Amino acid sequence: MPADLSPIDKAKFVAAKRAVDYVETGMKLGLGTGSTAAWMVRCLAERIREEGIRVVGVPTSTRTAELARQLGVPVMSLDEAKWLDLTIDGADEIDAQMNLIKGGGAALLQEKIVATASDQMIVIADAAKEVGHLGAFPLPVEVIPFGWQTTKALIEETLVSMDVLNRDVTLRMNGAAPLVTDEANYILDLHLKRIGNPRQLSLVLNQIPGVVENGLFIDICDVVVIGHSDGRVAVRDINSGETSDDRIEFAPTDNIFANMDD
Ligand SMILES: O=C(CO)[C@H](O)[C@H](O)COP(=O)(O)O
Repeated sequence: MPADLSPIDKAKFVAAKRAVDYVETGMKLGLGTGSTAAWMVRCLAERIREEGIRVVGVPTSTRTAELARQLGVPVMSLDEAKWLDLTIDGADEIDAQMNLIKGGGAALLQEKIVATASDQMIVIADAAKEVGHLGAFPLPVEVIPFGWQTTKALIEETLVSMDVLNRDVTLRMNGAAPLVTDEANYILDLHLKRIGNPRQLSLVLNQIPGVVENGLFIDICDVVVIGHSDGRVAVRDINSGETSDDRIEFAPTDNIFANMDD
């Protein structure tokens, strides 16, 4: 492992490496988006190279599709794959019930469609992503550009009607222009600080015209894999109720870092 890898990247790497152990030959996989998911794609590429496992991935963003192709992970569209065995993705926040906030990387729409079309979703993250309550991380909501300011006002009104105390809503920017998602939409970030009832908020937001999808993932995640910078990995499975802790040793021969171009 290169000496200059940050503690946070070490944590993300070990979570990704453990999650890729769940992959079996012949599987159709959802490939998440973000820095932790990028480690997962690298670990998956290594298993394809070293062990010859045969898998196909459905990427959740153009970024992930590009990385998978560069590393030799076969990809197809969700329409070609139709249904997936397993999705592995990162998250911005994870609560005790394994509800998530996602969309920090602006890919929540494809991520939610792909995860929902999977038999199982594994979330990989560093320990800082585990929270008591969702909401400190701004909740991303994907909206269509047409009338986005009206949609924003409707979201604000809805938050008032739900007695939400902190309700700043900001348009996500990319420099001087609004950030545009892979689906040509905008992202509104809801700065709520604490979300009392994530399930209700998710349902209500998706009723507002102009809202395409929100970043709350409720009852979608099956397994959470939390990595630590010293190599410890904790796994929680919501279906079996099982938890396990172990440690990943870094082999000096690991050539996975050769693929890092960022
Ligand atoms: O939801 C996401 C992208 O839309 C990411 O999974 C989330 O933002 C976590 O990213 P990272 O692994 O870089 O911390």
